Amino acid sequence: MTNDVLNSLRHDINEIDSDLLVLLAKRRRISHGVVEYKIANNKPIRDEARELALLEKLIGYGKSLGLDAYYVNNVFQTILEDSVLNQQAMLQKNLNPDAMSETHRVAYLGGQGSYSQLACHKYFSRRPGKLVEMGCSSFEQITGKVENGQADFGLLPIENTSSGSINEVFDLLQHAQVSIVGEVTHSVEHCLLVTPGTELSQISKIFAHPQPFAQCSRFLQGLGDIQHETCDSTSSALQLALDTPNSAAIGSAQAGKNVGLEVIKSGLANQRENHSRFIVVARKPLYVSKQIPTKTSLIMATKQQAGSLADALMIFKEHNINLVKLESRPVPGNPWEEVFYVDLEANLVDNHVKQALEELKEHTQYVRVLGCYQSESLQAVNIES
Ligand SMILES: O=C(O)C(=O)C[C@]1(C(=O)O)C=C[C@@H](O)C=C1
Repeated sequence: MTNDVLNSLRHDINEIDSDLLVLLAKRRRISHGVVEYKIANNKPIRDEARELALLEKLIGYGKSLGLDAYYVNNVFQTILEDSVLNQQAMLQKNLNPDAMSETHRVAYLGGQGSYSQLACHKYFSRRPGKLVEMGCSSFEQITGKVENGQADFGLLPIENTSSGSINEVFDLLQHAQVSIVGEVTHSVEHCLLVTPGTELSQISKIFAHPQPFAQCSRFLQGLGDIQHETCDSTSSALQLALDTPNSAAIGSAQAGKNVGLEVIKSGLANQRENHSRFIVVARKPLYVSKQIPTKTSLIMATKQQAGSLADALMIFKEHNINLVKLESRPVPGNPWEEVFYVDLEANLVDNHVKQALEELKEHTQYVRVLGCYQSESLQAVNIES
C-alpha cells in the first residue's frame, strides 16, 4: 500500500469521525429538549425501560451491520451516560439559578496536576461557566476560603478505595460552616516520577502527600531502604523531586508531564482500582430535584446508653432509607465520645426523609445535616407523590 492510499483512507476516517461528532452534538441538543418535558411533567431523568429498548434495538441493528453486541453496547452506554449526566446538570441549574453563576471560584488542595485539580475539572466540566482555580495548602484553608466568601466552592477528598476514609476531612466537617453540595469520584493512578534519565536504583528519597504514601504502601515496602518525605500536596512533592537530585515523587503521569518529570514506574497503588471520592462544599445548601439520585450526609451523636446507635439506625430501616456509609470519629476534647457520619440515599424534600430526621432528633443527642446533594450514581429514581 502506498503512502497516498494510506493518506486517502485516513482522510475518509477523519471525515467519518467529524460526522460522528456532529451527530453526537445533535443528539445532545435533542436530549436537552427531553429534559424540558421531564421538568414540566415531573418525570425521573433516568428511564431504564427506554434505555433497554433502545440498546436492544441498536444491538440488533449493529449485528446486521457486522458490529458485535459488546462494542455497540459499550458505545451506547457511554452516550446514554453522557445524556443522563447532562440532563441532570440542566435540571439542577434550573432549580438553583442563583448558585450557578457565570464564574465558579473553586478552592482545592495543591496546584497544577494535583489529583484534586483533576477531580475539580471533572466535576465542573458539566457545569458551564468560567473556572477560577484556587490551589490551597491545607484542608482548613479550603473550607476557610468558602466560609469567608473568597471561594464559591471547595473540593475535599473524603475517601479512597485503597486507604479508606480521610479522617482529617471528617473532623473538619464537625465545625466548618459549609454545606455539601456535590460529590465526584476520580480514578487515581499513582506513578513514580523522576527527572529524565534518573534510574530506579539511584533513587534515595521519595516525596509524596501522606495519602499516596498510604495508598502505595506495598510497592514502597518492596523498595527497601529509601527515605520518605511527606509533603502538604502532590504539587509540592513534584517540585521537590524536580529540585532534589536522585529523588522521585508520587503523582499522576499527567502531573509529571506538566512539570517535566517522567514516569519510571506506574500502577503503584495497593488496589488495582484506586479511586478517590471528593465532596464539593459551598456556603449555602442547594436544592436537589426529586428526579435525580440524591444523597444526604449528616453527623449525629447518639445518647450514651446501650443500643442507642442501633435505635438510631433502625429509624432509617423503618423509613426504607438506604444507608450507604457510616463512619465514627472521636469528639476532640471529649475522650471516648464518638460522632457518627452517615450518608443516606435520600432527598430532604421527601416527606418520609423529613419524618425520619425528626425521629432521629428524639433518639440522639445531636444531629446536623451536612448537605443534600446530587449523587454520582446513575440509578433510576422513584418519585414520591
Ligand atoms: O428518552 C428519554 O427519556 C431521554 O431522556 C433520552 C435518553 C437518551 O439519551 O436516549 C436519556 C435518558 C434516559 O434514561 C433515556 C433516554
